[in-house]
Amino acid sequence: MRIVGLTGGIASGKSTVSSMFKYNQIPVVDADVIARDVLKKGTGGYKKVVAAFGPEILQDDGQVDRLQLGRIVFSDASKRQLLNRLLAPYISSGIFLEILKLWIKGHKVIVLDIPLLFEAKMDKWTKPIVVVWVDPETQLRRLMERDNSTEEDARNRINAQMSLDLKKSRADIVIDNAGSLQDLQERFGEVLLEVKRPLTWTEFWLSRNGALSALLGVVIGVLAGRKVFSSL
Ligand SMILES: CC(C)(COP(=O)(O)OP(=O)(O)OC[C@H]1O[C@@H](n2cnc3c(N)ncnc32)[C@H](O)[C@@H]1O)[C@@H](O)C(=O)NCCC(=O)NCCS
Ligand SMILES: Nc1ncnc2c1ncn2[C@@H]1O[C@H](COP(=O)(O)OP(=O)(O)OP(=O)(O)O)[C@@H](O)[C@H]1O
Repeated sequence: MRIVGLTGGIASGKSTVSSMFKYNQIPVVDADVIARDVLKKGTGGYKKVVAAFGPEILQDDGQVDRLQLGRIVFSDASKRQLLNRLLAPYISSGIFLEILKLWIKGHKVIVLDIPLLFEAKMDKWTKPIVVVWVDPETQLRRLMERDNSTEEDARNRINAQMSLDLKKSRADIVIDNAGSLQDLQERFGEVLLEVKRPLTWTEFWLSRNGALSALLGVVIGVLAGRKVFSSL
């Protein structure tokens, strides 16, 4: 089974690209949806978060007030790290379970849509890595429009993530989404072909095992070195 990593910055267009994969019968595991589930009232994640952040993050019905919790964690890096630490085990097991279900159903290609692919170090499990990129001005504008948020809130959210240019430099495939939806649709057509292409053995191993790749690199380096030296 191939797990395609779909990532990018907040409001760069991951969900829009996800819908295109789903429309083409490729199942998508959405980390944001799983992250929402593990914070629902009564779950293990909920109890840990309420114990750490206090009842002031709750609404009258006892559910977490996501807007309020978002304001807290997106303006304070240490609180954000605390929330990430508390939820990470629940989110990763949720992702694993969803992938397992799709594997049992016999799917050969699935997409993992996850904003924090690199930050959570899950990139080693996915190949190819598709990064949806936009320029900073477009990202800010789309985020403020979509969430009806202030510029300060939007900038805080953007700054809470690894820079989009850094993510772009670590991508196998970049989707530049600064243009229109029509442009995105056209680029997606090319990406779909690339994603469905069978992996070569080298790509397969490089994606699965960084340590093995490094070892292989050393072995090849040593052998090549010997050859060079023996010919001197
Ligand atoms: C802080 C919370 C309650 C805010 O909820 P809200 O409904 O306002 O936002 P939502 O969950 O829809 O996230 C929107 C976007 O924010 C960004 N984002 C979310 N969590 C984080 C984080 N911890 N660090 C950086 N960016 C994040 C992502 O790009 C995401 O797509 C929520 O985002 C949360 O529980 N985050 C921690 C869990 C997590 O890491 N989620 C990311 C999926 S791996
Ligand atoms: N090419 C485009 N042209 C115009 N609007 C777009 C384009 N691509 C996406 N959008 C809009 O930009 C907003 C952000 O897109 P989307 O929700 O897909 O981002 P995302 O990366 O999934 O965000 P998040 O990290 O918050 O989940 C949405 O309102 C979407 O409709």
